[in-house]
Amino acid sequence: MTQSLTRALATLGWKEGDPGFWTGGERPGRVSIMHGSAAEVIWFPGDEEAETTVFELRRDLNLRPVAGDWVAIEDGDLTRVAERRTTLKRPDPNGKDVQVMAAGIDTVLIVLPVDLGLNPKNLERLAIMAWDSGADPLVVLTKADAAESPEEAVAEAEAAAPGVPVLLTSSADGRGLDELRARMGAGTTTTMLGASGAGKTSLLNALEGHTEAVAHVSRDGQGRHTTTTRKLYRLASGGVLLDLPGIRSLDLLVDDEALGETFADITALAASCRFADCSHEGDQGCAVEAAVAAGTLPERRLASWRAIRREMAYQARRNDPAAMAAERQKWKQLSKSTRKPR
Ligand SMILES: Nc1nc2c(ncn2[C@@H]2O[C@H](COP(=O)(O)OP(=O)(O)OP(=O)(O)O)[C@@H](O)[C@H]2O)c(=O)[nH]1
Ligand SMILES: [Zn+2]
Repeated sequence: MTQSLTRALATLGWKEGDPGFWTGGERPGRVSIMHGSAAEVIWFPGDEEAETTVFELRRDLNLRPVAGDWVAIEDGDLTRVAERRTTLKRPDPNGKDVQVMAAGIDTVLIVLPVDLGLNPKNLERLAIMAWDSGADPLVVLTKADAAESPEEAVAEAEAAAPGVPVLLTSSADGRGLDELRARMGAGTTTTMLGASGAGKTSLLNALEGHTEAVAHVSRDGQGRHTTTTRKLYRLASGGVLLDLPGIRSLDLLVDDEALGETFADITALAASCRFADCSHEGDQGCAVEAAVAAGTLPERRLASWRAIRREMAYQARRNDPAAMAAERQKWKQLSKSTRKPR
């Protein structure tokens, strides 16, 4: 690879030392946004000038590309999607499949407003989604200028997501933005998770020093502005930001490992439970419940953990017809036994 191509690719989030996935006559590029069955790609026909082209997808493509995917272009065609390092996903609306929303992300910003106080439940759920993607989560608290007690919000965030760095920011007075820029340098790809109104667009504008909206906005049914397109921004700090639409449904699609990482405090306590498969719900010798009783673990933490466990179990069943059938059978048995005459 030539030096100028290495430099050019770095502006798309390419890291020096990453293996090249394109060969021979292929040229490298990155998907900035999908338009139905077409991919908008920023790519390098030569070694320096980037070009943006919309490619219709070939039927024999190895993978259906998503925003953030690295792709190879050859003879005016998108010919290959590179292997993915990280994938941000959620359950498909049909409940059966996984929908990959974006790929190749290094850092997931969990964007939460603190003007009205922190919502730790949202933080826990978004943190699980972030861990599950394979990327590193970073909590970005927004609207610190309008918060009554921003330090309290930081402490609450640190308690809700142990081991995840927490950054206090304000797009209005600029605090925290330099630290955030420092984490979004050349060779990094970042995305933001957060509800509509969390302050994502304002944050991006403030980071880039714009005053007008950089994201495409449109109005939803209530006349509010919502970000509706996915875009790949090349930041002044050198990195890339993939702007995904607000995560409105906080549906989970995660594994036990991601849950364990988000609830590191409970995971550590669980090692001392008498039974390895302790459900921390009235089991004998449960160290987690003992910690709640002793006041060393907030009760709300265990309640969140249980709620997320239940939802994971529900989604696992929904995606698995055999488990669904077994569950129905169990209920049938149960209703039979209660109807048994004495
Ligand atoms: N006081 C204060 N208000 C802010 C700050 N950042 C954003 N806001 C306000 O919060 C509201 C929502 O901000 P947006 O940046 O549009 O939120 P968003 O997350 O991009 O929302 P969607 O585009 O719907 O996903 C706007 O009215 C902003 O003016 C901040 O740092 N301080
Ligand atoms: Zn236990």
